[in-house]
Amino acid sequence: MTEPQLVVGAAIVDDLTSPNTLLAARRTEPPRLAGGWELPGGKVEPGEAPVDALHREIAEELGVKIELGEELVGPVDAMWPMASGYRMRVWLARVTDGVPAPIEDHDDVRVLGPGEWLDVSWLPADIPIVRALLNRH
Ligand SMILES: Nc1nc2c([nH]c(=O)n2[C@H]2C[C@H](O)[C@@H](COP(=O)(O)OP(=O)(O)OP(=O)(O)O)O2)c(=O)[nH]1
Repeated sequence: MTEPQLVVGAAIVDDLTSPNTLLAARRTEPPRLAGGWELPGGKVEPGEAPVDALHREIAEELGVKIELGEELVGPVDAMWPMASGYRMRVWLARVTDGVPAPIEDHDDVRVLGPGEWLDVSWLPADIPIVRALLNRH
């Protein structure tokens, strides 16, 4: 049996220890996911370390550099289950250089303020992740 494909995502916040804001990005593809909001990120390539993949994806998708904080450990083998057999690992992250913009794979980004973190139409798999982020502190 093949291993589930690993996806990495960044929960981009304003402060790694006491976050007030969370960045959400709206997907453009594929059609079945377009319009859904997600944590930016993507698939880990063969031989690539997950955190390297996350830095690469965030640079490609949003044009920014990030530093990583804690990993948000998920409920299935420490990962977050998603549709199509994917599993996602998620890290808190903070922008260290640049201003996030929807360069690739997204057509909008929103910085959700306090009380707004559940206000966008997250992809179904992301809702428990956002709830876990809200319950961290
Ligand atoms: N990046 C990301 N993908 C998510 C999230 N939630 C969720 O269900 N997914 C799904 C959507 C996709 O089926 C899969 C990730 O694929 P992707 O399309 O982002 O990966 P990628 O950028 O490497 O894309 P590609 O090269 O294969 O086109 O995981 C999320 O929060 N972030």
